[in-house]
Amino acid sequence: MTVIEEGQIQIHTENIFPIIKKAVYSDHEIFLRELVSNGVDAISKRRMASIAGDCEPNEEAKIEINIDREKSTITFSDNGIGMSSDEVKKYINQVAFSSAQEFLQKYEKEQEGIIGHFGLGFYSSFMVANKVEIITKSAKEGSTAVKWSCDGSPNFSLTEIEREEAGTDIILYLMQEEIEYIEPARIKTLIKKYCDFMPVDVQFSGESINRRNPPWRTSPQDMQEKDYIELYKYLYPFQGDPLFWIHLNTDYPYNLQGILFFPKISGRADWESGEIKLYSNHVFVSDSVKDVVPRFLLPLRGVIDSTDIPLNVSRSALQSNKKVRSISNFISKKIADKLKVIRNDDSNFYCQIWDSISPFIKIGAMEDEKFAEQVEDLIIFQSIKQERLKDEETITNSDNTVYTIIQEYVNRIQTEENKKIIYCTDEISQANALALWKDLGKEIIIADTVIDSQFIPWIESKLENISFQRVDAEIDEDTSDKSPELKDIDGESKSDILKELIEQSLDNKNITVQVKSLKSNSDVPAMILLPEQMRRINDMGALMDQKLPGLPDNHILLINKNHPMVEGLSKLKASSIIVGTEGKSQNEELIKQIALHLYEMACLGIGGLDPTKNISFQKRSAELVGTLLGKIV
Ligand SMILES: Nc1ncnc2c1ncn2[C@@H]1O[C@H](COP(=O)(O)OP(=O)(O)OP(=O)(O)O)[C@@H](O)[C@H]1O
Repeated sequence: MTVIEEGQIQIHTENIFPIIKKAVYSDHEIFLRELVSNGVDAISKRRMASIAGDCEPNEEAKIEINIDREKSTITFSDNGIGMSSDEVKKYINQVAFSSAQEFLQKYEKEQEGIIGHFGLGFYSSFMVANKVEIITKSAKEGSTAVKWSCDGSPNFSLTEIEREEAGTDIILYLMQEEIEYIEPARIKTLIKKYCDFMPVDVQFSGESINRRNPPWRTSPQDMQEKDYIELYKYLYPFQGDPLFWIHLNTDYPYNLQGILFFPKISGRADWESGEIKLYSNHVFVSDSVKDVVPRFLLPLRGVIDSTDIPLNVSRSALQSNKKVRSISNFISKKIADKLKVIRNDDSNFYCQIWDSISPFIKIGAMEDEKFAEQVEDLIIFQSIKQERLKDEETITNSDNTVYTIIQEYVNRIQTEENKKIIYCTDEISQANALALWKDLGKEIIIADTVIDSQFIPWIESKLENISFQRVDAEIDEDTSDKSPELKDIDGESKSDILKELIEQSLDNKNITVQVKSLKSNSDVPAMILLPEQMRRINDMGALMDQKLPGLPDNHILLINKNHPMVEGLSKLKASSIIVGTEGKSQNEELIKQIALHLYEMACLGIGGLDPTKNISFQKRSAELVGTLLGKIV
């Protein structure tokens, strides 16, 4: 193979310059963040250099922003290290050349956070300005000041100029279409947004705007509860108090500081982009930490500040990598640890906050196996049982509500033949079925959060030989009286007759009629049962359509043979048939109406009557009472 030529790729400044100006950063407003960050870096560098005796320290470090409406200029002034003409040539005239690396190597001992490192930020000023001037004087002794000027073409001029103090002024001549940035309110908002926690005083027209001192950089030992709450309210006004928080502070294997708050979740939580604010070296970077924290923690709030999160040139977009993944694992672990502490130290408080935190934990466990192991003993369910459970197996909060973890429930049913965990997802619509299990002395857990429709099958898949059954799925042998029934001369029992007559009255093949004598809870004449697997499929379908699950077409109508109303119905059937004027038995019609009434009452009990059925139910009830009263009179 003949090598024709080897060499260096050429870049034509005229072509690449517009790309750097416009395309590297997506959002024009970030020019302010970049220029203030450069000022902060210059001030940090002056501090480091002065400690090493290489220059005079500044009196009082500050960055000032001023506007001149007539000239349409914004000026950023800092009293940092400044630049000599050689440094301007080196770091400004050479695009993508940052001094950060060199500087930190030189002052290795005093190394501290330098924001810039790509050598591009300054050029973001050309997104809003058609001309930029730099007036700068190096803080090193004997330096002369220089003025650099560029009109947005690749041509610049560099001249000597008079200037007393060391430091830098960057003057932006705003383009007509970017004139909004001259408005004081706009500038102040941008300072608050990007520079609020920067370590240097940022002033606009002489007024200090930023808050500085980020509390997450303070040692947790020096922070009090009120400091955390104050920060939360500052970052998220009008949101009430947080439930609790974790203070993240680590240097190894990556540098990360932050405070994450568990908010009181009311209504819909933000599971999409989240509200945690991402900072890099005190500089606000993004409102979305989607790629840094695991999805299940997105509804958390607070701040993550890390120089080790690899941001691309525009800072806002993250490059997902191994480090980010391990940061994400670190955060999950810290949260699990904090929850363990609360669970052990203040179980009453743990029970109180459980409703708010359970969606995070359940989703987290389903999505992340490692997290699932960490929170295994932290997932609790309210437990209902007539007889008091042992204290060491449960947690009881101050209002005597008992909670259990699933493993303890499993341990308690080990000796039972049918190892079933009975659960209830709605204490109102499942009240009758729930009462039946309660009367039997069975332990029932309450799984009434939206996520439970997915979480219950998930835990079930993790347990061996244990199944979950909703209270209204089926009525066990234990709940009904199995004493043999007397049959009539045709060999039919009372149950068979009732079943037949109700089936005929309902005339709906999707409804399976079961007749049983319930041992307890004889207040209920009929109940709707939804077999477990069929109901789960129905629930999943509703979830996918983002609807609330309705009554599935196929369901069971359980008739309680012991109930006086059902007994009355049997008697009515057995009584002599009186044929009315239309040649139809009056009682036959009445039986049909009572059977339908029984069914609709059962539907009403589970909240399953749609508006039309609800009206016809009321109409039928009134008619029925009227007919029956008519019979008495
Ligand atoms: N206000 C300033 N005072 C002193 N030096 C400055 C100032 N602004 C820029 N510089 C010098 O110019 C260099 C290039 O600045 P630029 O903003 O383009 O990149 P950076 O800050 O190094 O990196 P990044 O692109 O990540 O912001 C800086 O490294 C610094 O040496």
